Amino acid sequence: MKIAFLGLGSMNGSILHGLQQANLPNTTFVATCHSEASAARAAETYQITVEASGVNPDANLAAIESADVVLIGVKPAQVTGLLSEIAEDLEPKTIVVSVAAAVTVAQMEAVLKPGQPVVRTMPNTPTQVGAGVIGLCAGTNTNAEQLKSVQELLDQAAQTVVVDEAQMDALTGVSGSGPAYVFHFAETLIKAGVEAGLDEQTAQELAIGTIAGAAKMLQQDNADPENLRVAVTSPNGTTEAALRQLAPMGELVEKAVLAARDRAAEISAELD
Ligand SMILES: NC(=O)c1ccc[n+]([C@@H]2O[C@H](COP(=O)([O-])OP(=O)(O)OC[C@H]3O[C@@H](n4cnc5c(N)ncnc54)[C@H](O)[C@@H]3O)[C@@H](O)[C@H]2O)c1
Ligand code: PRO
Repeated sequence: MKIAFLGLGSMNGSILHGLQQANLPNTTFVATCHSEASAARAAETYQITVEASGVNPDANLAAIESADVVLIGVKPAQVTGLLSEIAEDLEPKTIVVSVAAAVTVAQMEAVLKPGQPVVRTMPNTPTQVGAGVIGLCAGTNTNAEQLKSVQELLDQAAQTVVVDEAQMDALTGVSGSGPAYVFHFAETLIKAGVEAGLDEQTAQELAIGTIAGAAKMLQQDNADPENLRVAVTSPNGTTEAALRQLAPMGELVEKAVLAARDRAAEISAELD
């Protein structure tokens, strides 16, 4: 199997790393970046051939030759331009998989040859450490077997969830952008720990250990976030006092997810 990564930046790199860890038999990886410097950096990191499209204008065409899967990892505004560049040379069997936020199946199919199979995905950065979540949906020319083959491939790098395209922006608001919410919470917990009297290093150690431990408990079989919260909260105790202050958080998180979802829809409209 040949897998081409066009735009081997942070997200595509995380997926490549996951696939490399899986030691897939008979699998070849090739990739491109824009600048010579980023291609050299990526080649060093992943120990594969990475060509620079900014130096070699045929780099993307060479990478897609005979590829089974082409993963598009450029910024949303660059996706259709890149697809237009490769459209005529893609083989009919090649499945085009995009990781870009907000770029719709229709926008991709509009610049590809009729019938080209497309899969739209939304990964997240914990894929870098083997703990990612990837949402995916099929394009209109993608049959169940092709979708399954992409899902099975991505399963090697992350946990996958198939959704309807209509849910993709909501999924982006939860899991695509979600790691940033958790990192932001970690930053504020550390700051609050320092404010409460801890030194910075101790606050960081405690905050990160607590978030990692809580995440591990959430991943246990039959874990229920509400039950886990109740088990920490003694009547009239310290947690209850803290949670009273966090009451507005529910509404804020909902607002955040809806803002991310709506921004994705807005970006899609801007790209039309
Ligand atoms: N970073 C995230 O958390 C995240 C999560 C989910 C999805 N995404 C999506 O992933 C995509 C890439 O984001 P990123 O954060 O990895 O960005 P990035 O800047 O790290 O990577 C983009 C890569 O594309 C390359 N590139 C640009 N033009 C090119 C061209 N014409 N040919 C070949 N390579 C080219 C650049 O050299 C760079 O390596 C975006 O569409 C984004 O919406 C990102
Ligand atoms: N990062 C991209 C963004 O912020 C897409 C989800 C995560 O737009």
